Amino acid sequence: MYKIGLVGGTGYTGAELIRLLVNHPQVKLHAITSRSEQGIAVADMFPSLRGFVDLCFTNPAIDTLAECDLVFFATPNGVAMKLVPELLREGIKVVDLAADFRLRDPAAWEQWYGCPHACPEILQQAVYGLPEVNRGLIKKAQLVANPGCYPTAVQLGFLPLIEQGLADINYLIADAKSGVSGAGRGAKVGSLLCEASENMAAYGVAGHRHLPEISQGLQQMAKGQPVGLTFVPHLTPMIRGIHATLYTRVMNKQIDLQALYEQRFVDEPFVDVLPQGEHPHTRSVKGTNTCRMAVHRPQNGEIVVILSAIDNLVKGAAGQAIQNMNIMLGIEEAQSLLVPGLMP
Ligand SMILES: NC(=O)C1=CN([C@@H]2O[C@H](COP(=O)(O)OP(=O)(O)OC[C@H]3O[C@@H](n4cnc5c(N)ncnc54)[C@H](OP(=O)(O)O)[C@@H]3O)[C@@H](O)[C@H]2O)C=CC1
Ligand SMILES: CC(=O)N[C@@H](CCC(=O)OP(=O)(O)O)C(=O)O
Repeated sequence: MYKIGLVGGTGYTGAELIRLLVNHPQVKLHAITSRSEQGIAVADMFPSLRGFVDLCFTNPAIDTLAECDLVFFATPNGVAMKLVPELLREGIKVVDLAADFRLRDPAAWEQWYGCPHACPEILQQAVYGLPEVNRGLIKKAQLVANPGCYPTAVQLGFLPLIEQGLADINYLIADAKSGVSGAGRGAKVGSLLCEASENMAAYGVAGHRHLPEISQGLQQMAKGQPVGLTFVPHLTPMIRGIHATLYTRVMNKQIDLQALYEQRFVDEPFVDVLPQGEHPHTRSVKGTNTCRMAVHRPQNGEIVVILSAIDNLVKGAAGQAIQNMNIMLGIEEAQSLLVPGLMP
């Protein structure tokens, strides 16, 4: 049994990690931290976990975390980078659900996150945890940077086209919609029922911090060529889910896009390409680690439209983090993650 630590167990992604880990046969939660709820039983805070977890929240102390084989950070941006170097020195594996290790360039981190990086020397050893692209590197990694929710939906959607040099990479558009849980569990005016329900709005059009992360990933798929991406996130009145509508020009009009997408993902346990002409619903991936997508070419023209739907808390966060953990620990990749969606 591998011992697992979780820093940030009271947030939405932390709670989702616990939900998915309690029935995992090869790992055991050893420590779940919260600074504000120390001493409180995890199952008292989340009654849905009664009978599954008998731990109490503890302070995020290095000595307890250092007893673990692998530690998840489900903390706000900028927290993990202060604790991770010491854990790595102790030989512990780490999966960070925040953005601390996603951007390879420390100057880009400072520009988008507004503070200097605390351990720029570690950025190069971090592996970006998108298994469909970096599986081999994740297997050998000690530190994995779990992708953001929007970046997961957008990168997977563009992957087959860009990888094959079939997209006009100067003209990539990602119009993405998120549920409110994407903003975390902390109290915020924008997350209030009266503010977030029956309302929809774009935000961050001038520049969202996921823009450099997505661009970095797409550039890697394009074998280092810079890409021109327009990314527009929206907040929608749902609790969970991301729906990304992606547009680009296809460079070869003869290509069978449906076959391209099906073949690229045929061996991927968590990418489901729908039959031609269908549309993925966020409801169909709720509670699952699946990215469900469809590829369309309206009127057989040169513009391709890819639809990509995930659950922001699962494939967009906790589920993908566990997928990465399984790969890092040599456990079957889909262990404890192959579940059908919640209906309704
Ligand atoms: N929500 C989503 O859909 C997604 C979120 N993410 C990322 O995952 C991370 C967690 O997100 P989410 O669960 O939504 O966040 P929440 O705000 O819901 O929870 C944050 C957790 O971190 C703990 N925490 C806060 N500050 C510190 C600190 N300084 N030291 C230690 N623990 C701290 C909090 O507990 P306490 O304060 O009691 O210690 C709490 O348990 C974020 O970086 C987020 O950007 C990534 C993809 C999707
Ligand atoms: C709806 C909403 O507010 N979503 C968040 C993104 C959540 C996420 O994935 O953020 P990290 O990159 O920090 O991990 C946002 O736009 O800031």
